[in-house]
Amino acid sequence: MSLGSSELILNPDGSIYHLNLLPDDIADIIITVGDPDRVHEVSKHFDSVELEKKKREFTTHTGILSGKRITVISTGIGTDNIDIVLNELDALANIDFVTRTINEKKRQLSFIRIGTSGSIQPNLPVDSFLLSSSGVGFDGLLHFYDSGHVRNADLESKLNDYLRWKEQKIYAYATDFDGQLAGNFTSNRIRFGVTATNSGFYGPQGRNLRIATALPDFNARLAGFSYQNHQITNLEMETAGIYGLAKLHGHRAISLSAILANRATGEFSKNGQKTINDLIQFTLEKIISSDFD
Ligand SMILES: O=P(O)(O)O[C@H]1O[C@H](CO)[C@@H](O)[C@H]1O
Ligand SMILES: O=c1cc[nH]c(=O)[nH]1
Repeated sequence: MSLGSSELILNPDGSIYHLNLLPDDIADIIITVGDPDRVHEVSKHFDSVELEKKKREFTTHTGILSGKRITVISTGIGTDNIDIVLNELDALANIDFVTRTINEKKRQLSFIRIGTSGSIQPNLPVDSFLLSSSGVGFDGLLHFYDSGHVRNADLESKLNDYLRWKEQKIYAYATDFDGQLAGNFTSNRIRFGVTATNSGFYGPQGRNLRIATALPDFNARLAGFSYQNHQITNLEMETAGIYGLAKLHGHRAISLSAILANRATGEFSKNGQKTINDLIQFTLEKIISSDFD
């Protein structure tokens, strides 16, 4: 079946609608970052850069690092953008743009997010690195997809039973990292944790500047939950959506965070840029020394 022009939307030059990319523009290893300026902070370490494209908040560089072809792309903020980025990257990998049909032979992408995040545990300090073993999404994205088979039903039901936030119409979904991909990124610098992905930075992360939040104990309730000895460690805005959409499309994903805020102690990093740059270097070194490509 051929995909119609309102569903698979291509620009006049044949590129995909929002990302402005052609199928050959992307590598199988894809680093996602939120901030468009962070794309250059990653690609400046490449030995060569073959492609630089940009549209809206989506900046893409593709190049070679130690013989491995890598794409780095900015997603902007939030899982509304993750929906666009993951669907369009999968289309670039697995749909024939000429016949508008799905390729028989599928290409599997490896997504590695390098993001920033706020800790909700006093013992997860600012400037530390975290790898999310699961994401719990409060943003609703996965509820729009037939996604039960890729979600972590046990974590999801235990968390929702514990929170009892149904009255607020808040029902979390849970998704997991790719354990095999994560195996390439272990180190004594890395903490593992469950990451809460929220639909905003202020109210949805329990911040209140001038307007009251509906759930005043939001972060403390999340921090008090534990599942198989794992706590909810940190808050950000993309991971649970990336994990869910990657799995639904048959791709692999992990999410690494530089912890910039500690909401439990009220601290914010004084060396945020250095911590992000250190996480970028750590990630690239792990990609170089791992056996996937
Ligand atoms: O630094 P990035 O990757 O954008 O990640 C975090 O920072 C943004 C909020 O400041 C959100 O996107 C959040 O997930
Ligand atoms: O507190 C924080 C810090 C970075 N990013 C977030 O989403 N929250």
